[in-house]
Amino acid sequence: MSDQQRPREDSRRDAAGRQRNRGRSGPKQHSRSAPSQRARRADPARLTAFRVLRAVSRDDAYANLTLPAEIRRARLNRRDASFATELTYGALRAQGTYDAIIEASIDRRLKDLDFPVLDVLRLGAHQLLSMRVEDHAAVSETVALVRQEIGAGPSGFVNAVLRRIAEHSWDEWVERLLADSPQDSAAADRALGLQYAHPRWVVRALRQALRLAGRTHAEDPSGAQEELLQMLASDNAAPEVHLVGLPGIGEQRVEEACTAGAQRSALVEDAAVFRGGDVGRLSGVREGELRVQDIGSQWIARALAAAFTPETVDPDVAGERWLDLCAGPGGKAALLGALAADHQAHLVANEPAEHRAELVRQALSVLPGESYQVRVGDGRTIGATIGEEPDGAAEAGLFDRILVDAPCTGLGALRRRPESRWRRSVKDLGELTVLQEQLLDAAVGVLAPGGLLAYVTCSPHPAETVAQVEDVQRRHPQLQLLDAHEAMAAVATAEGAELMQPAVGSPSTVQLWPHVHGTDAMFFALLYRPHDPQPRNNP
Ligand SMILES: C[S@@+](CC[C@H](N)C(=O)[O-])C[C@H]1O[C@@H](n2cnc3c(N)ncnc32)[C@H](O)[C@@H]1O
Repeated sequence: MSDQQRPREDSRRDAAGRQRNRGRSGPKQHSRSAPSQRARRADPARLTAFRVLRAVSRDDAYANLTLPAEIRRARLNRRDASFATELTYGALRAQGTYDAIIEASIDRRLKDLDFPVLDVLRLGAHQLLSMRVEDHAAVSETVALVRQEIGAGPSGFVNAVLRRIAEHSWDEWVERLLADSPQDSAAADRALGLQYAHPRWVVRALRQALRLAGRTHAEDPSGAQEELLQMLASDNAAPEVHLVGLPGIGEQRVEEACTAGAQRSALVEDAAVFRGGDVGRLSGVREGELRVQDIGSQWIARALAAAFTPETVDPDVAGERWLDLCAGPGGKAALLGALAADHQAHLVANEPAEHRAELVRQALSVLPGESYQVRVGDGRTIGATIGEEPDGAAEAGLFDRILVDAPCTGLGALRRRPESRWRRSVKDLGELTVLQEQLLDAAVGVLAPGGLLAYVTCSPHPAETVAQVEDVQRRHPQLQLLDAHEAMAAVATAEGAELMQPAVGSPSTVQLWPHVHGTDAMFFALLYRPHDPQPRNNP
């Protein structure tokens, strides 16, 4: 990875990435243990990273959920926590490239390694190739970790492999790996995949998505390549933390956050960007009136709530029934629900998984109880059951505004979930696109005449985005595709609306990009169901 992408080493760690002045209580700063014993004790930050990697590969855990718990368990200070975070996230993000490097450094197949040994090698490789940790420290500290956590047996092997890895830089390794791979039609994607640590199918999908969104043009191959490189690099950078003050409840908490170091967002109203570390220290966040939410999600929820239909003469949404079909864990539902409550509309938030429905309930708990309902059920069968449910708001069984924030590959949020790019496969894509199709059909089935349907994914993959929209229009020819850029621009600030200008040749759907909008790569399409034509009276 490039120097710019490397983390700044923390000042209380020496150039070896080893904690300085640990145990400040004594007058001298020397450890009382002998060097050999010291070397056997694992550094707590590295141990924390190792525990997270183990949970990810052994239990399919999510690093972004496991890491904070492990940091608390190890009682790491802020600097050690940031070292552990960079080590964990970096090793997971670049896992595919590190695995290729490790495999080229051993005399057996990667799959023949024990998982704990492989995880520790990934951590060592990241320190050696992408962090400002001196080689000898990266090796000795990683070997100490092996001794403590795995046993003395593999420590010699790990030591030897890490020394081999240390013989070359990241760029040199990539060059060596590419020299050994076939020069076929996939060579360009393979090269980018190794250099930017993305699976090849994801590189291919992003290239195609950028082109379909009108961001790159066949006649400008160097511009297209540059745009793709920026997109790939943005997946390897930590996202900014965006905040929103829930409408009617928490707008004033944005100002409060700004006095605590946040900066008001230039892109959307009642929102802020927070670069001050732990958002949990903001009282508005603790009390649920201020939410952490990507600007892209904010734009989308606000755009659906405020969108005009071609037949709208009165933009008043009072009395409307809204549905969030795939609501868990409730991020967009909270903003939609607050907007609904603020404008006397009603929201049904549907989620099939009970534990995620519980998160939706928590997310909505600051809203007036009569303004929403949380429903546990499969969105695909909502049409068959909703009309029979003993609920006033949904009694007609039809909704005026529906959000289908569909389950997807999540390829637009790779920067948030470091391990996810290596977990997903083209096979998942096949299953997810069928589910997306069924959810869209179910949503169309409960869309009131004159109603609006927002189809959203946190993925730019064309099969999950533009292809789904084309297909649903083919299956339901009465649907009209509205200009989603216009709907988004209407709820953005002037600066945000400027960013929303559709690229030349792009469709009426919106594709957001981290390297352009600073948001996740979310997709947003707005569909409209016209009123049924009045039956003609026979003369
Ligand atoms: C992309 S997430 C939604 C994120 C949510 N809108 C938010 O902003 O927090 C997709 C959700 O769809 C749910 N889901 C999966 N299968 C579903 C189905 N058959 N019907 C409805 N929702 C489903 C998942 O459990 C997941 O919570």
